[in-house]
Amino acid sequence: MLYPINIDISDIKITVIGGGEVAYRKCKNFLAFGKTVKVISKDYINKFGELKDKLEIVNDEYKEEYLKDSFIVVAATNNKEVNRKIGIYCRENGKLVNVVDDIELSNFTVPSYVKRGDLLISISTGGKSPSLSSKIKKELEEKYDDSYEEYIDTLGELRKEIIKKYEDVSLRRKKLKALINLDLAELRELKIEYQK
Ligand SMILES: C[C@@]1(CC(=O)O)c2cc3[nH]c(cc4nc(cc5[nH]c(cc(n2)[C@H]1CCC(=O)O)[C@@](C)(CC(=O)O)[C@@H]5CCC(=O)O)C(CC(=O)O)=C4CCC(=O)O)c(CCC(=O)O)c3CC(=O)O
Ligand SMILES: NC(=O)C1=CN([C@@H]2O[C@H](COP(=O)(O)OP(=O)(O)OC[C@H]3O[C@@H](n4cnc5c(N)ncnc54)[C@H](O)[C@@H]3O)[C@@H](O)[C@H]2O)C=CC1
Repeated sequence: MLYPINIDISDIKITVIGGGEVAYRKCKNFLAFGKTVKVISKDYINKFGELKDKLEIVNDEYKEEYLKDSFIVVAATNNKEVNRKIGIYCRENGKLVNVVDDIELSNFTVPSYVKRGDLLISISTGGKSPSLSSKIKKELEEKYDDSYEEYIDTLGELRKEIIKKYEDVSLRRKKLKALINLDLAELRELKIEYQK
């Protein structure tokens, strides 16, 4: 069973092993969250060229020493034995590891997600169907479109104003709960009211 958790990775060292399609997807994912990573592989698919200035690329095969200072590790080679060695080493050394061909050995997996500013919806099937995760993501992307970025920011700003203004906790909760029944235009108006 997998426990959902949102991690601040800004101070965490991350290493991805492998230079194929899957390693590329995992690297792009970290970059999308503003995080550079170290990548270890002897061969890289051409697409890595686009990312070469953003990543720390090591041209070598996997060696344990490359993981010493990393807390998050992704084992994404096409060699099951190598992936397994990485998984075991990380688990024995208190690291978070995603072994892309072995969910049992992984102590975390990467969910599919929809991100609209600070709204983050993650989808996981416990490894039973990554394709279904991807399909659900596409459905949610339509329902929660780009306008949600401003919607969430405005909710956040109004929440702060309400907490500042109302000391009575039950009234405060009522006001906070009522916010989500307003659309973006109504929230914008309310924000102006509070700023007066
Ligand atoms: C357990 C997990 C571990 C992990 O990697 O974290 C895992 C494992 C495996 N995936 C495999 C195959 C595919 N994976 C994808 C796609 C994604 N896979 C992702 C996550 C996960 N994949 C984790 C569980 C997630 C969950 O619980 O749902 C996503 C969500 C996130 C990401 O990787 O970035 C991303 C969608 C991104 C998006 O669209 O948002 C596609 C479809 C495609 O490429 O379009 C296929 C081919 C079709 C199919 O098989 O369904 C195989 C078989 C390899 C083989 O054939 O041998 C294994 C190994 C195994 O099953 O053992
Ligand atoms: N989790 C997921 O979402 C998915 C997982 N998979 C699994 O992921 C594995 C990798 O898939 P692809 O990236 O498509 O494979 P690929 O064949 O495109 O790339 C494999 C990469 O691993 C590197 N590699 C091999 N041995 C190495 C070593 N000792 N040290 C460092 N790097 C090494 C190779 O140089 C190559 O760059 C597959 O075997 C498959 O089982 C496949 C699809 C999706």
